[in-house]
Amino acid sequence: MSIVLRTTGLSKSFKGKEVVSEVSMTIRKGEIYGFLGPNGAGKTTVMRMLTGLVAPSGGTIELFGEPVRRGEVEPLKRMGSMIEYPVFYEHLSAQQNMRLHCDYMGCYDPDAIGEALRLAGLKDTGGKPVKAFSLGMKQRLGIARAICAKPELLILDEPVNGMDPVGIRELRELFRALSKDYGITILISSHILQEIEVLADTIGIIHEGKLVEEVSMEQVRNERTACIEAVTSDARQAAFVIEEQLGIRSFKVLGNDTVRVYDPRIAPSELARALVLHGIGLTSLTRRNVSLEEQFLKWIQGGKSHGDADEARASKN
Ligand SMILES: Nc1ncnc2c1ncn2[C@@H]1O[C@H](COP(=O)(O)OP(=O)(O)OP(=O)(O)O)[C@@H](O)[C@H]1O
Repeated sequence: MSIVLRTTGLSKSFKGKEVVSEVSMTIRKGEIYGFLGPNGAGKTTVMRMLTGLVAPSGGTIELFGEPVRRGEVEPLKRMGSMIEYPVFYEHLSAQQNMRLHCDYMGCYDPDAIGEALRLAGLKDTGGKPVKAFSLGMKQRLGIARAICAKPELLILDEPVNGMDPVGIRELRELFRALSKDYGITILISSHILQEIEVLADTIGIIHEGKLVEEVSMEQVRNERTACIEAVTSDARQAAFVIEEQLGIRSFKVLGNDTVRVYDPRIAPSELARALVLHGIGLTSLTRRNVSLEEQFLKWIQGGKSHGDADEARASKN
């Protein structure tokens, strides 16, 4: 799959304070990339750099396979974006606002405005001025504006912020349709995990300006179904048995008594037998799914992904 956007070491400082640090992210053609992070993590700043609204302090951006030079507008014409709250001419209608935008973008397709408004669920607003629109309608108009020139890459910063659940569901369907039916690659940010979880093909997690994880949702789903959690009398001894006797490297120690094993080849009975044979007390053994929420918290608290036995080894030493 070809790469639509790649950043390498992208950084931004404001008045000497670095708010985005060395972000290297890769977005593939046709995917929905969920950019997830708590408030203030740096999502908007990254998106502003990607859309040429602010200049990076360091690093590089590659769009559609070409490095982006400062002030270059060509790649921007292949992108649509809605960064923060969209701003409109409030006394003009949706149609009039869209016309102005299309003129500015050099988009002269006579059907483009009607189609974008229809897709965004705004085809019946007639001459109503934007100042009479609800917040949700303004968000939709921002999206209609972003898609009307048929972008190859759509960048949306918290597009469902402040919307009601029905509106959120409708927009989610719209994003899916834009991705699947129109082949548009989408970068979408949110601080709400559940929003991204149901939509994204890949997630990038940003925390305190750093990209702490970039992983496909498929990988996340596969990994979180294959966990056996053992509550034992001594987690460090259990980790030793798991690694040395069973030869498993994919496990994690949690606290003094709990070990999670992610290797799908091991049966719970086999694990139980090995632990008991080596004199380790076993309080419980359960198959469980690690929720993405748990995983997310670990990522932003600096935890490594669970396919790694380093932590277990560290706690043995
Ligand atoms: N123009 C600016 N001048 C100074 N600091 C800024 C500027 N823009 C952003 N920041 C700071 O950069 C940090 C990251 O902000 P940013 O808006 O990128 O985060 P975010 O992840 O989009 O958060 P939110 O979801 O709250 O919008 C914050 O600490 C913010 O205060």
